[in-house]
Amino acid sequence: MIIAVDGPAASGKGTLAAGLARHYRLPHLDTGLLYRAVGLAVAGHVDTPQFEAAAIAAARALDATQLKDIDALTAAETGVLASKVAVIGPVRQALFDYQRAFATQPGGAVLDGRDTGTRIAPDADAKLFIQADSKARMERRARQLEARGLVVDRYALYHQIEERDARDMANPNGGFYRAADAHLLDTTLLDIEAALRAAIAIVDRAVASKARQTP
Ligand SMILES: Nc1ncnc2c1ncn2[C@@H]1O[C@H](COP(=O)(O)OP(=O)(O)OP(=O)(O)O)[C@@H](O)[C@H]1O
Ligand SMILES: Nc1ccn([C@@H]2O[C@H](COP(=O)(O)O)[C@@H](O)[C@H]2O)c(=O)n1
Repeated sequence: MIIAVDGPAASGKGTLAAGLARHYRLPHLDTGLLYRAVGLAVAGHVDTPQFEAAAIAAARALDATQLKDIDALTAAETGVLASKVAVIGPVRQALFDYQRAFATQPGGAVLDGRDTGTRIAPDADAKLFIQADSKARMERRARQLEARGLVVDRYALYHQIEERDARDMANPNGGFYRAADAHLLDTTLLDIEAALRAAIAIVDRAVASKARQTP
């Protein structure tokens, strides 16, 4: 079974994807980490003429050891770098094969990201699009960063999230929209447990409905 979980920044898609992976005993890939690792690798080239070529080379050379420094990868600034490399077509192409292989491994997988239901696994058995309003997303991200001992400027963080969403939505190479067959789950008013219960119910229904349609 393939489950694709899409949605904007800090909507909670990673948390839900990890919960679904535990529930269904499937491996999980946070696809944003790949873009974040490429962004980190080329941080020194931002705003230089070498940026694009360096990002393409970094995406082609990416290996699993670069996905380990979770604090650096999940920093807010790394999210901004990730969204800058994510607009480069050959970067997306270089990361596609890794994600597609993960999605189609025997036994299935859960993937979360911006384009998993639209581009990486359009054939997923269940697709969720996680939404939450911008203020709730900012507050969740702020608490996540504060839990690490960081001082957060909520006003700046709110604008950073909005800016990243805008860049992602305008990405011509993206696919950052809700797939026609994705189930919308708005978690603005749901805590993590309630959101996970709702997500499991959606997946169970999607899988049962697919089984009924399969002769
Ligand atoms: N329903 C929820 N209620 C409250 N907090 C939540 C909820 N879902 C997730 N969170 C918290 O919000 C923060 C962001 O969640 P998460 O990392 O899952 O989002 P994301 O969409 O994967 O973010 P991004 O892709 O931008 O990294 C985490 O600290 C998580 O524990
Ligand atoms: N499938 C994906 C996943 C991510 N991106 C880009 O990376 C940025 C960071 O992603 P997070 O999910 O970790 O917040 C995101 O803003 C996108 O620009 C992507 O393009 N495709």
